[in-house]
Formats: sequence, structure tokens, C-alpha cells
Amino acid sequence: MHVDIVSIFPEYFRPLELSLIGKARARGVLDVHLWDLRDFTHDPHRTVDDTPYGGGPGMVMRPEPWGETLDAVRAEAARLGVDAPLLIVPTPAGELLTQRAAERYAAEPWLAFACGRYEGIDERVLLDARRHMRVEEVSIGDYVLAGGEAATLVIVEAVARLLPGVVGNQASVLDDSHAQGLLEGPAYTKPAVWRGLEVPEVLLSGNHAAIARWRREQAIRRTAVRRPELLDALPPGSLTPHEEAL
Ligand SMILES: Oc1ccccc1-c1ccno1
Repeated sequence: MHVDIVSIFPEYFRPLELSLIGKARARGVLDVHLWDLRDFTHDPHRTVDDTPYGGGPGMVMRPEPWGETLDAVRAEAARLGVDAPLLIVPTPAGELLTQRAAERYAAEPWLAFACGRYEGIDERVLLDARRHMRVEEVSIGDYVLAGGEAATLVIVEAVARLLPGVVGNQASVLDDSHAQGLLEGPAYTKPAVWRGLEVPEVLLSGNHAAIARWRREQAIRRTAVRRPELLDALPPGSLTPHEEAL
């Protein structure tokens, strides 16, 4: 997968050189290209923002540098043989990121991310981008950040860990929270007793069927308490009558 990230803070993405994603890049599973928006300005101060039309607080990101940068990104994608790239624009006004969306993005050969700052990007940048690319505005939650960089890091990580070979044990990816539409239940490791707290006996039993049943029941109970709407969203018949009654 090829990922292009446009930002005025390319150094914000040093974490993508670390850990699982850093290893995936070293192995060629993932290729990340950072674009500094200021490289596509033409004034001495490398200006990327201006006052909002209609007044109001803050500044809006100017369309010209964005248009030139996304043109260059698109040309790079074309050179790589990708003619239908997907541009993801993190924004508090976007559709909420879900595991299903991350799985859909993980199937894309090429993703680009537009990291807005200030009061956002001039709307015409997205309108123009939609002339040439698929564009999705995505939120990572109902709160406000200083810019799209942190959200882009979250989305890239959620997507990259789904790519073949990135997470050592692919089975753990399939069992993760949300992978099955449920929250993950509690996990334990040695010692069996710690500060007087014991590991649930079933996990020490060696009875794999009982362990699997216990883990699923724990996941259902946790989901029912913390995110009941996820249970409502499960496909009909996902829970047995016994599980429905938990
Ligand atoms: O709050 C933001 C500011 C800029 C870009 C994205 C965001 C955001 C908030 C939640 N998800 O994305």
C-alpha cells in the first residue's frame, strides 16, 4: 500500500518510522510519502492560511497550495499506475471512523491524507479534489483536535495493522475489539496471583472450549455495559438465546 500525507508539520509523522508500521515500511509492505504543504507556496513567508470570508475567528487554509500539492500527489499516483486514488480528509465534521471503514481502506492500493489546520481547508479544495479523486471526510471521534495530523496517525495505524504481514499473529487481528463487532474482554498473564488478585480459574483450566465460551461471554457483557449500541448493530442471529440473556 502507498500512503501520501499532506501536512504543514511532516515531522509530526516520525511515529510512522517506529514499531509495527516502521517494520512494515522497511519490508516494503507500506510506503509512506510525506508532502509539506509549504513547499507549494510561492511567497517569501510560505503562507498557507488567510482570513475567512464572511468574518469570524481564526484562519482558513488557502486553496492554491492545496490544489498544487494534490495535483502533484495525483500525478505521483498516476506514475505508480493508480488512477482512482482515495483522499481521506480528517475533520470533526466527517463520518465516524469504524473498523469496517479501516478494513475497506486496507483494501485500497493508494491512500492520501489531507491534514487541515486552523479553522479548516477552503471548501473548494475538496470540491476540486472530487473532480479527480474519491474523497472521504472522516472523524475519529466527537472531540476537536488542533489539526488532522493526530487523526491521520490513528487512521494510518488502524489501516496498516490490517495489512498482511504487519501484525505477526493475524489471528489476534481477527479477535480484536470491533473485529467481531464486540469489545474485547479482559486479558491476563503471569503471575496467576498478583497483589492478592487471581486470574479467572477457567483460563488456567486448559479447557479450550470453556475458555472460548468464557471469553465470548466476557466480550458480550462488556459490550452490553459500555457500548450497547454495538450489540444492536450485530447481524440478526449473531448471539445465541443464552448470549442474548447475558
Ligand atoms: O478536530 C480536528 C481538526 C482537524 C482535523 C481533524 C479533526 C478531528 C477531530 C476528530 N476527528 O478529526
